[in-house]
Amino acid sequence: MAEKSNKVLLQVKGLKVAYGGIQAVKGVAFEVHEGELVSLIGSNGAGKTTTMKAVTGTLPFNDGTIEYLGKSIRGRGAWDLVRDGLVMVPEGRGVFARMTITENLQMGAYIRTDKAGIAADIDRMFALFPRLKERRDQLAGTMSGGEQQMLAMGRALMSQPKVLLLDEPSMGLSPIMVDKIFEVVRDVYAQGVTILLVEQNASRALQIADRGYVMESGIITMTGAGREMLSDPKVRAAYLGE
Ligand SMILES: Nc1ncnc2c1ncn2[C@@H]1O[C@H](COP(=O)(O)OP(=O)(O)OP(=O)(O)O)[C@@H](O)[C@H]1O
Repeated sequence: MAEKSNKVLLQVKGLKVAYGGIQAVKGVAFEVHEGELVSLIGSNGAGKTTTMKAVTGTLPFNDGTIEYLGKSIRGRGAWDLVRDGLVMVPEGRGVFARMTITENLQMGAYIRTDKAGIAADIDRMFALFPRLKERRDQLAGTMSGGEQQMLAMGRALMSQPKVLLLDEPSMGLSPIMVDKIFEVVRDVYAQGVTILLVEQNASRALQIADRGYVMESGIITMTGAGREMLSDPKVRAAYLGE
């Protein structure tokens, strides 16, 4: 599939990240264009989460460049990038367990001051995630893993992201919940949000992606259109169990 737009929102070149003496990311390059859904797949320990942390300003990087909206993110904190629309839903979700669903959604809008807009967006989240609406006054910590994933996505969307980074949203969920989460990712994408999706579920992630990247042992080893990669024998052998 052709790139959605010529406007590059996120550009990573020669990225290297180390933990102490161990190089986890060894020179990674990728880009995300406006309106695209890009999937980054790869097995355990490939360096996907490390890459996401560097991109969102939560982990320092040793070498390379990361540009968001045409400007280097080096030295910028994670909050500053969130304010500029670069928002991650981390692996493990991180909802505020002792707050209700509605309160969690309100927290997601903490950078905004438009009260009417925030209320309208909470309604929009309830339309997107009817399950959250049903349980709006329930404490987030008492919800199932899939419900918490929905809440984490809803909370991130409340900040009106330009680029939404999702780190393994399907991890640990039942097959039905995985279906639901991928459906929601598609809906959010259809609404025009640019998405970078990190997944071990390669088949599902490539099915919905405009483009994909495969990461192995800290480097990008393959890239292409999502559906073409799905039918690539090398991808099928390594990631789809064939
Ligand atoms: N805080 C840390 N300290 C030391 N090593 C780390 C740390 N976090 C990750 N690593 C190592 O860096 C490498 C890449 O890990 P990372 O979490 O980025 O992989 P991943 O592709 O996201 O894997 P997974 O799909 O299992 O989450 C792994 O070898 C991991 O053990």
